[in-house]
Amino acid sequence: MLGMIWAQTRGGVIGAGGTMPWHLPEDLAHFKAVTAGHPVIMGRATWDSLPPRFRPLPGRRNIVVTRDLGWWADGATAVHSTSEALVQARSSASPEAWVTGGAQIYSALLPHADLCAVTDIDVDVAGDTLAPLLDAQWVDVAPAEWQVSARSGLRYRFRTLRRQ
Ligand SMILES: Nc1nc(N)c2c(n1)CN(C(=O)COc1ccccc1N1CCC(C(=O)O)CC1)C2
Repeated sequence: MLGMIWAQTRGGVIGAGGTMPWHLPEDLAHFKAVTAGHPVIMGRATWDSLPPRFRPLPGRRNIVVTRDLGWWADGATAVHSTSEALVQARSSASPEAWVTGGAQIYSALLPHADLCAVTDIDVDVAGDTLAPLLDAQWVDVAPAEWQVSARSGLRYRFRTLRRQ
């Protein structure tokens, strides 16, 4: 099973200048719970966007896609195509793997994805990076209730979508 996980604003923004212009601890806990114990596939820019103390993401095989054949980082498995990333993910013990960004990697792997875990944040933020557009074959597996973050006051909800 290949999943893709991201957090987006009302306008589908997932990033602005290489980071996410909000701080929603409940989403970070959700991200950690969903991906814990599974390989994660991310682009090099997303790797760079992780706070250094969280790199590599603990307890997960960190597969990093980069065109730079010389790129290397402690705790990362460097691969040079999304196809190679899938091969590495499938060679791990876990039956599922999660794509954690960014936009180019989501787009390249969307055709292979079985599940999308989308956090909707009820905020409008200008950003330069958008979430992949899910067409009508993607349907919510269950109703997602809006919640209000105790810490940030932001309204958010956790959605899970499958291809029909
Ligand atoms: N829904 C959804 N989808 C995504 N793809 C991602 C997210 N939310 C959030 N993301 C981030 O990079 C942002 O994270 C962080 C940002 C600032 C401080 C800590 C963190 N994190 C704390 C928990 C760490 C862990 O998981 O151990 C990871 C880093 C990717």
